[in-house]
Amino acid sequence: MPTIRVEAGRPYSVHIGTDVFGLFNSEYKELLDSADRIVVIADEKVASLHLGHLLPYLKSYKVDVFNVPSGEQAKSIETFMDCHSFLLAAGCSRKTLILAFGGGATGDLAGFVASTFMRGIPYIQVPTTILAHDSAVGGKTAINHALGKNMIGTFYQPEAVLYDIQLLKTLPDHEWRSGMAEVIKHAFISNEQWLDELLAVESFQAMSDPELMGHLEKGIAVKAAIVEEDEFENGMRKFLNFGHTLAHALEAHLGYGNITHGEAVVLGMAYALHLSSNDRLNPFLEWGYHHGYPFEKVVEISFGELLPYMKKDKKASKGDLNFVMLRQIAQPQMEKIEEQAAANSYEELRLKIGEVIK
Ligand SMILES: O=C(O)C(=O)C[C@@H](O)[C@H](O)[C@H](O)COP(=O)(O)O
Repeated sequence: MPTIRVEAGRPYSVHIGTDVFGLFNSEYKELLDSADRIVVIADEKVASLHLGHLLPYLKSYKVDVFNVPSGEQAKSIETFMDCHSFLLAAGCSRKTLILAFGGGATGDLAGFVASTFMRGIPYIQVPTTILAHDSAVGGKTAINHALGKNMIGTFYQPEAVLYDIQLLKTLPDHEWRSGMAEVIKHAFISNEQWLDELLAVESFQAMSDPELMGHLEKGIAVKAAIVEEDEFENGMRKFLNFGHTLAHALEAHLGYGNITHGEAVVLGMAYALHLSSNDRLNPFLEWGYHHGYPFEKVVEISFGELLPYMKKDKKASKGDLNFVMLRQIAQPQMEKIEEQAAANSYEELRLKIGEVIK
């Protein structure tokens, strides 16, 4: 079974495969045995589809399941408080272990709950989406604020990541699009040959298991290497934010959950490529149209509507606009862009997209 070690703070492993839950009863038995109870914080939709697959592996333990709203709706202060209320009412302690069972949003929320309950209890990420190959690794936890995405959160590494790719089979189209966005982001910032392979993928769902697993493994390896170098995002970890400045602004402006994170990231990467005068923009737009990414949002939404959010981005300082630029594939760099230049580039991209949509 492919396993990637992440040496960030306390080292942990990311296991990818089709029979990973068996590890609860072998490699992670000691951890589970040491817990007074296990609380599964689960995306309600994922719970109805896949809890039956997970729970048999936990049958010798005291397990509670707490369902949270599906997707980005889970990353609210209300749901965060509901989780804490549940843990307190159930009599959880510092010896309780949390399992985050769902996509990126569930993992971000459950990780944040784990990092704050009684000042921190252990948790395991059990991602169920392609997008979560990214979010489950690296220890970023968060909930959203109306004024900005992931504005309230911590860095708090999981004990392990158990990624069962069998669970990906039931994902709807928009989840494939969302997840493959973060996969191609990892390729953009690290490896031109891999990027070409991804740009040639005709259908995400038609990928074979080994092909999909290969891409996920590569993405996780890129992420793990960066997180190991810069766990707390003082430098190169910012490169993982390629495309995210615009993406987070779109998500906040449209209302969380009204565009998937990865779909917004594709629009954001197109913008960053345009800002960087990168000649991969055209093939990337073609790839994006082919797979159905919602580029029309860029035409519908003005730069002025997104600007206040971009100025509050976590990479910004003193109200400057800072973007991860990609003048050369695999050579990301942070740059401050003047507001007028950013606005002009956005308008040019809108025109370019508008012509193709016509
Ligand atoms: O792990 C990171 O670092 C990333 O930036 C990964 C991003 O793809 C991910 O969407 C992350 O949640 C964004 O975090 P944020 O700190 O920019 O809110």
